[in-house]
Amino acid sequence: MDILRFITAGSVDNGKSTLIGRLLYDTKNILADQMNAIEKASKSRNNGEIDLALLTDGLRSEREQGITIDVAYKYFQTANRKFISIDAPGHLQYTRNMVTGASNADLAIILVDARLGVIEQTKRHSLIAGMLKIPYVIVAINKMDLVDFSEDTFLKIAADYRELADKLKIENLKIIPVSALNGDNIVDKSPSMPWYQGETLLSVLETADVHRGAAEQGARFPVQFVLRPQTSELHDYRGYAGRLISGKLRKGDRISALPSGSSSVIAGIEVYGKEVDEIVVPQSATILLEDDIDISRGDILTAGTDQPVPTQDVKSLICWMDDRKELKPGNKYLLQHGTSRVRCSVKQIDYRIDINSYVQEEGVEALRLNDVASVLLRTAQPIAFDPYSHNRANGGAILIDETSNVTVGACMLEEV
Ligand SMILES: Nc1nc2c(ncn2[C@@H]2O[C@H](COP(=O)(O)OP(=O)(O)OP(=O)(O)O)[C@@H](O)[C@H]2O)c(=O)[nH]1
Repeated sequence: MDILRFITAGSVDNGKSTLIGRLLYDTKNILADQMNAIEKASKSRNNGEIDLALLTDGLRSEREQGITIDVAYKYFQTANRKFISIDAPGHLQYTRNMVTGASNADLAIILVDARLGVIEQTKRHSLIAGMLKIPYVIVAINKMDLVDFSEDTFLKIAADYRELADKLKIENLKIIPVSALNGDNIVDKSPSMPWYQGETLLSVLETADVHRGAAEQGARFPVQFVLRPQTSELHDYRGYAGRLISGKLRKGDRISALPSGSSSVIAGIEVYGKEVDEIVVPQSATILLEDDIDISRGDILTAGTDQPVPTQDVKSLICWMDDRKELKPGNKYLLQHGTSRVRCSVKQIDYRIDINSYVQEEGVEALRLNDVASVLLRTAQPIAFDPYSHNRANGGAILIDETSNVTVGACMLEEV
């Protein structure tokens, strides 16, 4: 069954936890013992009314103690699809978690409080969703019960949002009026909003076509390990293990190994020890080649006509995620792209994007937490990437602080 990964984003208290709880509850994905625990906890805290946000609260308390995770995952399924929900906390300083969670999301649900409409945080999350090219965006206008299920309020917010979406070139967009608390338009159509003729949230989640194109792109296979058994009968065996991040590979295909550019032909493909003729994204496999060429971890096997040209000059949109240190020209980092890690230095900051107007500001000297900017990097070795706008999987990268080993930036690479 096909899997949809979606992220929920919105300001504090917009109702993300309640919305996910409602989805799980109405799709019967809550186990009986979980339900008992929630009922008990609700009784003591909420005058007996069931508080669906408690479903994700276990994860939240961990987060408040600052011990485990900053992005929480939940798994559920319906008859039509499996889902992985990625919860990014709404506080401003957590924008970076949205970036981390969203970089491989198929769809984003952006929550808007019907009483507040489009606010700065909505704009920030939408900018990131647009930048990360999340294929599909649902704007859930929540707490409709608190604005008397007013159609006018909905239309006004929807019009404001559409203006934003046009600027950000968000293409697949659905705007849905909901009440997460009561379950209106989440799984079932709302009897309180007969004026809304569109789909429910679950129906969009089940049918959104988000996988288009990934298999039609050029093949990209970052090498994770080189397998070279020491036994004498396998002494010629040399396999390259990894995961195909875009396109297809077939036995007999001519491939290039980048960044060196050496070329060979696929002699065999193994998946879990069995020979297969073809793999498609996102399968993991071991590739065998006809020629013994020099390939190591971090290299990428590519096929197809539109090949990346390895380069050391890299332009990138960066979302800066370090709350302690600024990004400045001259600073050095590690750039992790696929399975390769190379040193790089910051050449210059071209411009920063203003969150409210989306205007490009020039002459910026440093980036602070949550800044989004276009930056020029110079890497110590060439890397073979595709522009993020053509290939999300091979166009994304992260910046790592060498001394602390912390991820400090999310990068969307562009051609210089
Ligand atoms: N009236 C009404 N209240 C809602 C609705 N959805 C959520 N709430 C309430 O809003 C409050 C915040 O909801 P949460 O689900 O905890 O919000 P959140 O976005 O997950 O909050 P953070 O995780 O802290 O960012 C709770 O008191 C909910 O009961 C709704 O549709 N209608």
